[in-house]
Amino acid sequence: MRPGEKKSPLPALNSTEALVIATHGRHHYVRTSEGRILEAHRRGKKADVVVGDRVKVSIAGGLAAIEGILPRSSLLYRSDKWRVKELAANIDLVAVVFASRPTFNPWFIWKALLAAGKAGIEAAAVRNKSDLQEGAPEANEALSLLEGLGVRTVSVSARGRPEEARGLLEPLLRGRRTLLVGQSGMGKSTLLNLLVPEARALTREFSEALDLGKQTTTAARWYDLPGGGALVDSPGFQEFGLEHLSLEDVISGMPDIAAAAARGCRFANCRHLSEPGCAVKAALDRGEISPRRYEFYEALARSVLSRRAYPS
Ligand SMILES: Nc1nc2c(ncn2[C@@H]2O[C@H](COP(=O)(O)OP(=O)(O)OP(=O)(O)O)[C@@H](O)[C@H]2O)c(=O)[nH]1
Ligand SMILES: [Zn+2]
Repeated sequence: MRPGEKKSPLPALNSTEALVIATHGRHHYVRTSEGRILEAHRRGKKADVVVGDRVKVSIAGGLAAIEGILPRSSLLYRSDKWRVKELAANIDLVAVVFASRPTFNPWFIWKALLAAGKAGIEAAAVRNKSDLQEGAPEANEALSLLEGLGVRTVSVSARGRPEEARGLLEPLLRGRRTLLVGQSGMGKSTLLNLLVPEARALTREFSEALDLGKQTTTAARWYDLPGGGALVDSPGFQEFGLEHLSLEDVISGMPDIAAAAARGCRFANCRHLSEPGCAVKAALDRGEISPRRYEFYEALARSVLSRRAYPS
């Protein structure tokens, strides 16, 4: 798969199959191949079903039992020191939303890119609130850095110029299953409501059905896009734990570091930290790598190395 190339659509569901369109803890909602929406429980009380999963179901008394999970085309997850948490399945684009205010954290964006890369999913960056002057230079700089890394970017004002935003986003999202991620306040819900007109009503319906009360943002949900494809909103992605990445994953997920490393360091097993004759450090000294990107690399690399029982 080359970046920009769209994956072929998943095969249609047959009569005993369904799509998981909402999850909240162990509560699930599925949509059957005929379009019925049903509450569903996982057989055997397993906690392995995530939004976007295509599942085998048996239906009795208006309730669905999830018997099994169909093979996934992708699986995104995060991990911390204690556990791995699967968050969304069958996604083919991760769209990271950021804005100048509230202040965004570039590490959040870069971690999202690494998590997507590890899962073999393409990533794009959506810079929102382009109408704001405050913090605009930093947001523009972040955007051009991302473009330099080969990431597809779009700059919009979801609230200020909604029609233009829709026009810019639709070609990127059409026909794709996109996971929206972003720090709080960047405008994810505004974008979702702009692109999926009935999102507000659906969200309310789910939270009533799941009895979520005010904590609507704790459930992961799937929304069909009017022009084909879907948007997935998952609050679980507020923090990207990357404990499942190896040093090789970190390097290969950072095109700027990987390109410099490919020129060859003095030591074949160079970790690009403090070894002499390091091509990455040389590129940093020449100003070819952003110091902030190197700082990010260094922090991740040190965290990977500190978890190894026997550093090599
Ligand atoms: N100026 C400006 N404000 C915007 C824009 N888009 C969204 N906002 C505002 O930013 C605030 C946060 O937007 P939300 O859509 O709720 O952000 P969110 O990312 O869903 O935030 P959480 O619900 O905390 O995850 C709201 O007050 C929006 O009206 C924009 O393009 N320009
Ligand atoms: Zn090196």
